[in-house]
Amino acid sequence: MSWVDEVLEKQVKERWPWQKEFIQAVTEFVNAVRPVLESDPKYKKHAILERIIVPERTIIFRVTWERDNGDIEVNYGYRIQMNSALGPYKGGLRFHPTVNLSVLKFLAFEQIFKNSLTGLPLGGGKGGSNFDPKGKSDDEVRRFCQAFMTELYRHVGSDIDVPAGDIGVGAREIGYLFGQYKKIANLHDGGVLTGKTVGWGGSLIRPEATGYGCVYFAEEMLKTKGDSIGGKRVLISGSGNVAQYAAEKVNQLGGKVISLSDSGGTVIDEDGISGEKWEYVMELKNVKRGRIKEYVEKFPTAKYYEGKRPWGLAEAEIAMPCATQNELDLDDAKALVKNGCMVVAEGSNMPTTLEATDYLLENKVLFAPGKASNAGGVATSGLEMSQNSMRLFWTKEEVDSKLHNIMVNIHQSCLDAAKEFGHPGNYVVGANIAGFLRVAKAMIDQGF
Ligand SMILES: NC(=O)C1=CN([C@@H]2O[C@H](COP(=O)(O)OP(=O)(O)OC[C@H]3O[C@@H](n4cnc5c(N)ncnc54)[C@H](O)[C@@H]3O)[C@@H](O)[C@H]2O)C=CC1
Ligand SMILES: O=C(O)CCC(=O)C(=O)O
Repeated sequence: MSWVDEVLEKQVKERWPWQKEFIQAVTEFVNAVRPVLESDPKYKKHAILERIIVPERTIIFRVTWERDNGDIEVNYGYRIQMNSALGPYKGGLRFHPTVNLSVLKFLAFEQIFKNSLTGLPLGGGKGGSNFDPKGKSDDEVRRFCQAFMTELYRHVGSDIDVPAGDIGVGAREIGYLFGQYKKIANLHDGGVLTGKTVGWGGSLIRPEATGYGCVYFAEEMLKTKGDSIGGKRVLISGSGNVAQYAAEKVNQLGGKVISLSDSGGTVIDEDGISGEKWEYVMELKNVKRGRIKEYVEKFPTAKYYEGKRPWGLAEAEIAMPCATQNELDLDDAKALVKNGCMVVAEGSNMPTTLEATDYLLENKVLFAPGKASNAGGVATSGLEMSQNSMRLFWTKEEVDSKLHNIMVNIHQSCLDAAKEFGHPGNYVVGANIAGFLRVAKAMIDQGF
């Protein structure tokens, strides 16, 4: 067994057998960067692989808060400070009942390489709680956020660790978290969180950035084949922040959005989800906080499929998973290929299983791993941090053009690295290697 496999087997799989998502993320990474690790003895000498898979710090804490009816609830809070070689820890907070150490470690691990790919000075981190915001009142969410920050505040700061949103954490939660930080730290540290509301430190285009960035990346992939998104049918999963703005950008570029979904099921609208239909989804999800199945009550020509994912429900040239991890498995990949899919661009983190990824690659689908194609969100968080430090604001056009440039550069870095290491056109290999090289160099430069 090579030393690389020994690390994967002994220090990841045998040590953390229950951490399935973390094992999956490290396995994808190790398989992609193996040629780099094995070709230069410095990586073994400096124990880069052994170090990069262990968080620099893991913080786990109790979050106690009160329901509207006076009941006391207890949740787990976490922050994984994974790697600070390139800058302060940076990555979102996820509030969802499925949150545990495995999920957050995989997300924090992905974040290291994603943040590296942006070219910005950002380390990798992730955090969150098993708190479920679904069905909670605004007051309950506020009390939870205040209780969460009452512990987290001692571990974050604009030059230490800068959380942002993820599943279940949007502008409302970031506002409550920021308010509590400011109060108990007695410090208006404008850059302690990103994803803030525009008007008190937030950046224009941050809400749009992950979805827009993912579509910009897909457009770059299509360009390599002399093609574009215009006129293409696009299946999108999810109906939250990333899905909403991926859908908007697809529409702006002349594509047709055929589906949106949530954990209850999928809506298929053969006429396309744009204009007033897209506006309806924005109101439904961001204001009413309703379920996607309500869409078909308003637009009865669309169909709702309870408990189904979008992938086998309609033909499409492009698929953009934008909901959660492992939401596209081997059967889904087969259905996509059968139905003529030529591009899969991941908006969510690790939505495609390892088997499904292999199948898509074998079938010559242009496949963009999330650490490259969804990096626009954290990149624009980086731009928000720059604006906060300079105490000024860039226009929408300025931020969007910087975001676009960053996505074009990430796309090119992936292509270059894939070609250099013998896998031309393989964005999984390219993204992992390009992301890894910058972090590994910083780790070696900084000693251990
Ligand atoms: N918000 C951001 O800037 C970034 C988010 N991401 C990733 O994008 C994905 C979506 O995040 P957001 O849109 O921010 O969250 P969100 O909370 O706004 O939306 C999440 C969406 O996923 C759906 N969903 C959640 N669990 C599901 C399940 N088990 N089955 C089916 N659908 C499910 C929800 O119903 C919702 O439509 C996540 O994987 C997140 O890590 C990645 C990069 C940046
Ligand atoms: O903007 C950020 O810092 C977080 C984005 C994020 O959580 C992600 O890239 O998965």
